[in-house]
Amino acid sequence: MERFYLITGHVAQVELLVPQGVKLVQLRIKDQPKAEVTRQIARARDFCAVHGAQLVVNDYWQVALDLRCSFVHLGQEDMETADLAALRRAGIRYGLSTHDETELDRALSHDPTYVALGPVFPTLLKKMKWGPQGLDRITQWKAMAGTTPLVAIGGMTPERLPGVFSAGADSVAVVTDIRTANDPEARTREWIRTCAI
Ligand SMILES: Cc1ncc(COP(=O)(O)OP(=O)(O)O)c(N)n1
Ligand SMILES: Cc1ncsc1CCOP(=O)(O)O
Ligand SMILES: [Mg+2]
Repeated sequence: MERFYLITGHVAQVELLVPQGVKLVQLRIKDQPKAEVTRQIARARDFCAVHGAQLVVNDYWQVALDLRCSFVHLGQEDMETADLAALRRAGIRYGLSTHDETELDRALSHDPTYVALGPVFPTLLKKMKWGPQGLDRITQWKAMAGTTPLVAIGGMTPERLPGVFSAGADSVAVVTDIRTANDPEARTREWIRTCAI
C-alpha cells in the first residue's frame, strides 16, 4: 500500500497537490450541498485518473457508486448505512476507520482494503471521543490486522513518520499538517520524500 496518504477537503487541493507526486488521495468533503459534493467528486475522479493517483471518496459511498469511483473510506457510523455488498459487487474497494478492539473486529469481518487507526497523536481536526492511541497501539493493531494493511492517522507530521512506520503502520494519512502549512506544495513534497525513506 502507498505509504503516503493525503486527505484534502476540496477538489482544488487535490488539483494543487496531486501533481507534486501524490499517489493516494482522499477527498473528505464536509458540510456541503449534495450537488457541490457530486461536482467535486466527479472532478477529482477525472483529475486523479489523468495523473495516475488513486482517489478515495470519504463518506459519500452512494455518490462514489453513481460516479463509478473505485475506492471509498467509511467510518463506523458510515458503515451503519453503507451497502458494502453493493460496493463489492461494483468492484469498489473500501477502507474502514477503527478506534478500539470491537471496531477493529467488526471492520476486519468486512474484509476491507485497509483499516485505519486513529487518532495516534492529538488531532486538531475534529473533536473525537478517543484520546491519542500512541505508537504501541499501532504495533498491537498491526498484529491483530494480519495481512490487512494498516493506515495510521491523527496528528501526523514528517518528524513523526519514522516512529510510526517502525511501530508497524503501512501507510500514514494526514490532513492538518499539510492544510495549515505555509507552502502546502513544498510540505507535500517533504512528506513524499520522508515516506520514501
Ligand atoms: C484514512 C482515514 N482514516 C480515518 C478517517 C476518519 O473517518 P470517519 O471516522 O468516518 O470520520 P470523518 O473523516 O468522516 O470525519 C478518514 N476519513 N480517513
Ligand atoms: C479524521 C480523523 N480520524 C481519526 S484522526 C482524524 C483526524 C486526522 O487528521 P489530522 O492529520 O488533521 O490530525
Ligand atoms: Mg466518515
